[in-house]
Amino acid sequence: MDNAATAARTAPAAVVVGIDGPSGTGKSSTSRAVAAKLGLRYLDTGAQYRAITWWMLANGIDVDDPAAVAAAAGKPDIVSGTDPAAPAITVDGADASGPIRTREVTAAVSAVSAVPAVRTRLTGLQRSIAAAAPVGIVVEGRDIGTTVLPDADLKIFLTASPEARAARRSGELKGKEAVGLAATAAALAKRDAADSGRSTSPLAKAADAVEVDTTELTLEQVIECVVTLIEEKRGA
Ligand SMILES: Nc1ncnc2c1ncn2[C@@H]1O[C@H](COP(=O)(O)OP(=O)(O)OP(=O)(O)O)[C@@H](O)[C@H]1O
Ligand SMILES: Nc1ccn([C@@H]2O[C@H](COP(=O)(O)O)[C@@H](O)[C@H]2O)c(=O)n1
Repeated sequence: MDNAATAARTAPAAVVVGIDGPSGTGKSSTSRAVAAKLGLRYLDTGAQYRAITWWMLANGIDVDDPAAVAAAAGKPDIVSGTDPAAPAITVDGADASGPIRTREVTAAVSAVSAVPAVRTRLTGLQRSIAAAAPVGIVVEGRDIGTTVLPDADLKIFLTASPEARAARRSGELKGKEAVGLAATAAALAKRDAADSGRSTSPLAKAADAVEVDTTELTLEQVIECVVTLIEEKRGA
């Protein structure tokens, strides 16, 4: 048997995994860790929606005007890295990983991501990134299982109680800015309502997704659970 044939027999099959769920359920932390453990690529689609939102704000586009957002949707050049050890995102060649996490962007992102022209653009980008990952990829977002990758090998929908999600986010913000638990919970609920209520590919669980309630699980337990689901799928 030649080397290529041996490699084909021993390398694990490429696997495409979609992880969706509301804010603060642990999608990013889990997806990154799982991809790193299994040697897969990783794509944070939320970062792409944040990047286009940041560009709109920086360029004076009224994010509450869907026609203005749609007209500008094709302009920024958004490039996402897929290394789980160092997720990267650039807009027009500049590192955007810091600016996309501001409160201003978080407050505006649901309005921008509800515009169909924005979704069409980013869905195309996400599909081409996934198709270019021969080893397989973990893609996380809100509509991966329902719209972006409906043929994914495995779809997971993470949930957690609103209280657990708010507590996780408050813990994250401690020391950075004084945001109380109630305000954090209200902001999460507002964003989830907007993301679930939009007409184009809303946040939703795909019919064939495995739901994992992370409320009572540590992050390590969630990671282990997802790794097991992927290994089962690969073995099937
Ligand atoms: N099972 C868990 N137990 C405790 N903390 C967790 C758990 N999962 C994630 N976290 C923590 O909760 C915070 C939010 O997690 P993460 O950013 O992964 O969520 P997310 O679903 O990607 O959120 P968003 O959609 O808003 O980006 C992080 O600080 C993370 O370390
Ligand atoms: N597939 C996706 C992913 C994200 N969004 C929108 O982006 C926002 C930010 O996402 P984070 O995961 O970084 O918090 C999110 O609230 C959605 O509005 C999306 O629409 N589809």
